[in-house]
Amino acid sequence: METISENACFGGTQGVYSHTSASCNCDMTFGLFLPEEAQDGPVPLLWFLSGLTCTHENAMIKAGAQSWAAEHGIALVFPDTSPRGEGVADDDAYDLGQGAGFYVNATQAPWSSHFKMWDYVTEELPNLLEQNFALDMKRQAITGHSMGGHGALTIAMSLPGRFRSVSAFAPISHPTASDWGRKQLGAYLGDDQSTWAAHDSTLLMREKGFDGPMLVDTGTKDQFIDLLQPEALAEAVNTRRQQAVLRLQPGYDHSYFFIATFMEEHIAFHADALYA
Ligand SMILES: N[C@@H](CCC(=O)N[C@@H](CSC=O)C(=O)NCC(=O)O)C(=O)O
Repeated sequence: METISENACFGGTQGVYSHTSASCNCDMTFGLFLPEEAQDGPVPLLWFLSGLTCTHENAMIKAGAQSWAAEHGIALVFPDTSPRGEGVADDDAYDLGQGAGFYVNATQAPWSSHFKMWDYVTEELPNLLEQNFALDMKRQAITGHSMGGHGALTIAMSLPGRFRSVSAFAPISHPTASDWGRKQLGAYLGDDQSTWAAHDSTLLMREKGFDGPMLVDTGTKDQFIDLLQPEALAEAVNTRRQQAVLRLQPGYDHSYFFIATFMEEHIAFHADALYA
């Protein structure tokens, strides 16, 4: 693992690190904020999965998360959203290929040789973090934005016991029924739509739900709201009687201004679960 940068931040350290990823078969970069408390022992960890076109950097510099994480003594990890590099397949469209990994393991050419973001985020990166930093991996929570909200919800529901709480900002909630989903799941997983269901939070909510608290915010003026389909997830939450708070925030759009506005509440929500 190589240290790219480390900066003092709200009493802790904001680091950026790169490493050779076996899952993605390329070098991967991630951001990690460690609060001051990490100097004395392992601290709980909150994952932030980012959306389309993002690298590890967008949320790290725009979400305003570090101050609230420092207040609660929680570490934050900001993974990249896809494999990258010259030898890695890409597409001209912003919503496929590099910057658009969709948190799945691709099985189809030309994507399958690098696009293993599910394995990267659920296995390889957690192991690397545990081995190299003062993190209490028994106390993890997960959140994300848009494509990353989709990743947070699907990963949390698929790995019972791993995360104590899940939240999302404007998640893609029903990708098997959305143009933000059908295109990517088809490209990465192929035409057999039965393989897509494991990556749809509305379908996972209908099937199994999440064994902990859930918080989801979406703005009423989100320019992508028809692609996100918050109403599909809400209906599934209702039917399952899942413990959840789903909010439509009046006037907010899809941007990081929206995320930064509600970050304090999301981190306090996760802190309640991580310190219970
Ligand atoms: N370029 C596209 C839209 C890209 C976009 O809005 N990306 C969002 C995530 S969308 C869902 O995953 C984002 O987080 N962008 C980075 C940022 O820093 O804002 C278009 O123009 O339509």
